[in-house]
Amino acid sequence: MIKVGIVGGTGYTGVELLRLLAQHPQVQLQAITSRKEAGMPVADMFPSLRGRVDIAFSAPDAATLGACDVVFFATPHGVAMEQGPALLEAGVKVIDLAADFRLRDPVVFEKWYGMPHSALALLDKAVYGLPEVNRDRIRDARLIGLPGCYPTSVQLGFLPVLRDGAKLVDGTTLIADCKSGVSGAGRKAEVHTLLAEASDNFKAYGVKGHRHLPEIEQGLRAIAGHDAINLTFVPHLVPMIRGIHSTLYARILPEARETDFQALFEAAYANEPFVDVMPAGSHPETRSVRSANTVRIAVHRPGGGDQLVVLVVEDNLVKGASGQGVQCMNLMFGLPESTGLTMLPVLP
Ligand SMILES: NC(=O)C1=CN([C@@H]2O[C@H](COP(=O)(O)OP(=O)(O)OC[C@H]3O[C@@H](n4cnc5c(N)ncnc54)[C@H](OP(=O)(O)O)[C@@H]3O)[C@@H](O)[C@H]2O)C=CC1
Ligand SMILES: CC(=O)N[C@@H](CCC(=O)OP(=O)(O)O)C(=O)O
Repeated sequence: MIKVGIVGGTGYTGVELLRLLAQHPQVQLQAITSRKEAGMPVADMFPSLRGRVDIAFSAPDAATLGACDVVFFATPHGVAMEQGPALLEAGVKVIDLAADFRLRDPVVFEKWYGMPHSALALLDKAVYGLPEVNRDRIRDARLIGLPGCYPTSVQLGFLPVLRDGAKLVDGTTLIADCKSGVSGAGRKAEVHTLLAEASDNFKAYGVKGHRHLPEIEQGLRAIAGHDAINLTFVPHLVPMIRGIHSTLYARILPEARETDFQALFEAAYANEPFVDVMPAGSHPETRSVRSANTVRIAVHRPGGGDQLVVLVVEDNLVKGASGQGVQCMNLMFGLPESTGLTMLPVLP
């Protein structure tokens, strides 16, 4: 059994990790931390876990966490880079759900996250936890920086048309028009996620600049193998709880007009357990992936013209965070990639 610790068990990604790991056949939950709730049985806070998780929250303690095989950080940005290095030295593998190990350049990290990076020596060793791009490196990794929720959907949607320098679309005029449910903002109390603010309402935010923009551009440049990538990224908050819908736009290059994009996407993801390319003309719904680790993609070319439109749906808490973390853990421990992740979406 893999001994697992979770730092930050009371947030939405923390409890989603608990839901997934409590059902994982190869996992033993060893430590679940909360400084505020230390001593409280986990199932008292989350009755959904009664009878399945029988330990209490504990304060983050180096000795307890150091006895785990892997520790997930479901904490705000900046925590894993402080507490992760000692665990790595103790031989523990670390998977960070926050942004500490996503960006390669510490100057870019400081600009967008407002704090200097305190574990510079680890930046080269960290692997970006997107299995569809980095599967082999994840298998050998000891430190994973998991992608953000929007970046997972946008990178998987553009991957087939950009991979390995493909000359299919203009990479300098890409657009990602993305909508997220409010659980993406986390469990902490904030005015903009109050029921009376977020329900029956719809708005864009972060148009001037969102911290996921540099992460997505870094990822798309790595996928393309060149730097001629520019993205306009506009996130929106929609009145639902879980789910991201990303509508992606790319201009098809004149020399690629004859390309069968449906066939291209189907081939790119034919062997991917968690990416479903839907039949031509589909309109994927967020509820078709709710609580599952699946991303569904539909490829459109309105009027048969030069505009490619790719629709991507994802559950921000599963493939956008905790499920992707478990997928990486499976790879890191030599398990079949889908172990503990075969659940179907929940309807309605
Ligand atoms: N929500 C989403 O859809 C996604 C979130 N993420 C990222 O996942 C991370 C977790 O987000 P979310 O689940 O929303 O929860 P929160 O950001 O609300 O995290 C709260 C958890 O972290 C613990 N914590 C806070 N500060 C510290 C600290 N200094 N040391 C130890 N523990 C600490 C808290 O417990 P306590 O204070 O009691 O110790 C609590 O359990 C964030 O970085 C977020 O950006 C990534 C992808 C998607
Ligand atoms: C709806 C909403 O507020 N979403 C969050 C993104 C959630 C996410 O992926 O978080 P991290 O990159 O912080 O890990 C936001 O836009 O800030």
